[in-house]
Amino acid sequence: MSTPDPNSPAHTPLMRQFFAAKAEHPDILLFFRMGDFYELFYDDARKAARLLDITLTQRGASAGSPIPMAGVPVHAMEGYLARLVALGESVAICEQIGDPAASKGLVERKVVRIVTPGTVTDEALLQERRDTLLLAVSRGRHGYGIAWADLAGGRFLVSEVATEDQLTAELARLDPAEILLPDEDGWPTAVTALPGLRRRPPWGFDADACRRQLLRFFALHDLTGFGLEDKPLAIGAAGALLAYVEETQKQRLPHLTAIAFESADDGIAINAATRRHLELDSRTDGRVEHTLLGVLDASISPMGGRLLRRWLNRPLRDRQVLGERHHAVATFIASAAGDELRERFRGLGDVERILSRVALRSARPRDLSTLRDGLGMLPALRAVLAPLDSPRLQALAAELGEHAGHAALLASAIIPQPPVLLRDGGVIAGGFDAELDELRTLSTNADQFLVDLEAREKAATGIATLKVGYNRVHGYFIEISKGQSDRAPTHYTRRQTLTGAERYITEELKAFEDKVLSARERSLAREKLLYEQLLDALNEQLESLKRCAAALAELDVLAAFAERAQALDWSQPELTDAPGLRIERGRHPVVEAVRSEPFEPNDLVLDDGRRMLVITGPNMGGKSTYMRQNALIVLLAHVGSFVPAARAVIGPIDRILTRIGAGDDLARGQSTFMVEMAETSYILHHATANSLVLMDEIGRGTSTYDGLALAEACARHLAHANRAYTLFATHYFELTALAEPGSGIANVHLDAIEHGDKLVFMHAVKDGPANRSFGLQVAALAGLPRTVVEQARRTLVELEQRGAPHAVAEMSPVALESPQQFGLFAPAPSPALEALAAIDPDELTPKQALEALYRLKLLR
Ligand SMILES: Nc1ncnc2c1ncn2[C@@H]1O[C@H](COP(=O)(O)OP(=O)(O)OP(=O)(O)O)[C@@H](O)[C@H]1O
Repeated sequence: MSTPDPNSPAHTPLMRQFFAAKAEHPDILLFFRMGDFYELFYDDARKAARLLDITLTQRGASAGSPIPMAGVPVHAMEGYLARLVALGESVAICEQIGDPAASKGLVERKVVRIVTPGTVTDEALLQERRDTLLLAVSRGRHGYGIAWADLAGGRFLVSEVATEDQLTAELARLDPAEILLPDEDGWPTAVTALPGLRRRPPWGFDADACRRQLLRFFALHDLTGFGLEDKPLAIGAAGALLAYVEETQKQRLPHLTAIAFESADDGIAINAATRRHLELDSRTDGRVEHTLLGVLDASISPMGGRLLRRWLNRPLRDRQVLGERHHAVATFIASAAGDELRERFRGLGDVERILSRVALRSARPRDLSTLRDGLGMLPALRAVLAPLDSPRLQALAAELGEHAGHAALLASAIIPQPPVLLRDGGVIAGGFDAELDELRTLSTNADQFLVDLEAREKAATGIATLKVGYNRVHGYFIEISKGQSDRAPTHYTRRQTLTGAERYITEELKAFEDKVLSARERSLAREKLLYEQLLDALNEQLESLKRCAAALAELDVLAAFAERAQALDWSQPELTDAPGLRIERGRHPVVEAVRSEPFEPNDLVLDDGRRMLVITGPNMGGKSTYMRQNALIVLLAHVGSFVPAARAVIGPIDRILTRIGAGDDLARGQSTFMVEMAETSYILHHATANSLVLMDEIGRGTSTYDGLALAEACARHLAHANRAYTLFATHYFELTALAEPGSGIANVHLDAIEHGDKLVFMHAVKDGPANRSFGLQVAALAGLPRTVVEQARRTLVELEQRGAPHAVAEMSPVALESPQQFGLFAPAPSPALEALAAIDPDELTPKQALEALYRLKLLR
């Protein structure tokens, strides 16, 4: 059943109205308000029924065919929106604009806002401890422009990168909820496969038009203030992003006050694969527990949590900034001020996002009471910080600012615990506004006023039967029986004559009536006005309030670092200009946290004369753990955190690059070996003498000899061409021969000892190569059937007797130096190889080639 022709005049007026709204938003779901429901029709209804598991029904017929329909109740809309947005869907909300009771015929309807995954700002639609980002990418001859905005946090940033790899690295780092791309061909699948992708007209990314757009939005004459004048790609991305935000939000966005340019060179480069391998904030299987973030994030406020995640994903290279962070953490530890701040932060709330809602004028009463409590905390926070001898902490104390005026304003304006919604009033405190107080008094004290008035008038006129009453049509009146009516004072004006009585009104009563009848509505309207004025007052100082929120978040993170350092026995790293890495008694932060037994600490020394460690040892020995712990220690130091080591002295590092198996990209249609080689190739092309490289068992994805040959060649390239600091774990013992004096390569190994049937892993990294592999013992430990292990043992003995593959000791260093000597690794001539040598591929048809392949397999 397809959607009928929307232009058909045969549609009902309601459906014509629906089609008109739908025509403006053809690609997204339309929530069409009908009384207490948002209804979806036709394809939207089918899609929503599937995504939300709601019933698909029919609503009569239009243009001769039934209308598929699904609906969600208005009061439950947020939950449904949250689910749709999490699935990457956008929704246009079409509201009833006119008053259904007052309008004749069809109520007017209009799309009032568009909810998209990357632009949501409602608390209910956001994740507390992670940014929700909208991102746009522009493309030019010299690279890409990237712009991203966090509307809920009021941040807007741009950068430019030269290559596709850098682009994918940035996308992996920022992990946006929604991505805007020019609707053109030629985008790599690494980009087009991402969720939340939205194609936009290519002209929307035009640098000149976008520049004008930015100037208009920020009311500027040029973009030099933002450092963007010579960055057309960044301008194109930022302009396209802004146009989309304006189009969907349909309101002013005063909280986007500036664009910050983020230079890729300021951070330690971490490509997408490395980010995955190191499991910084999510694991390869998508779970978030047992990640570095899981161990590190002890921040209290949601904004602290978000900042910490941002920092962790972008380790910096600026040693001045990092040194100040380390010093601040050390100061917190030494003074216990960190703990005191953390205690106070428990009542802090999400000031950053509240301020965005203040700017967007969607802040709710409880946002304002939370903000009030947060601002009220500032003097105490500053007092805690005042005596501390740390440049960063002093700078943050200054950034917090005073905000005494706003704190006092909110304290006097908002009741201690306001209701969730402003709608029913009761938010503004008594004593804040005389007019509101009077209105409230009027509506609550109306009865008493009437009793008092009646008594007064009785006394004044001496008419005992006089009474004050109210009637819907005529309003308030003073009633006097017919017999007494000639005694009515002259200032009584007759309002109504009944059979036995006369009804009057006085000026006082009329004034009272005017006030009372509308007192409730007017008191509500007054509250709304006062509330708007409060928002105005806060918005006047939005910039400094935002700086205050940012300072609170950073204090929270630094105090969290101090807490972690103390709780986990981490130490302050030293970042130096002298090249090299020296880590004493380093530990893996996540493995240590997960293990119940003690973790064995290990040292690492890399310097100019010792650039590569070839790491050998049994499976399960701890090779991967050792390599990763060193990368994580380096990374933590560049985030500003202390590190899990007794001492860490770290020279300049520009990149961390890893090639670690598992979690391969089968989903993207690449074989394990292809992925391994692609990642290795990236590393060989990008590693510099300041890069830290982890290579875990390179070559294991292919046949032994190919693998060994490749591993050897890669190791040699890394050591001699890249000259990177490299940790190279391998099961190819042949590679231990690389560690010749003067080669810059050293051997280290991990060990295990056999205790009867048991294997005990020592986990200690020692100098020199390992002497055996324990592969079969580990397999037996893993529960491989005994018969299989026995068979393997027999085969092993056979292989060892045949002498293949050659033992390391047999390889001369000369042989290793010259690639053409690689035949040394070759096995004894085999019938298959001989047959292969006899084949001339150019002479074969595809069918013959296939047959030859089958024959070769038989000869193997
Ligand atoms: N230094 C250590 N102290 C204590 N336990 C450790 C240590 N290093 C590793 N382990 C434990 O040993 C397990 C295996 O470590 P890891 O995966 O690093 O071994 P591996 O040598 O890389 O193994 P494979 O060659 O099979 O990949 C870890 O999960 C951890 O529990």
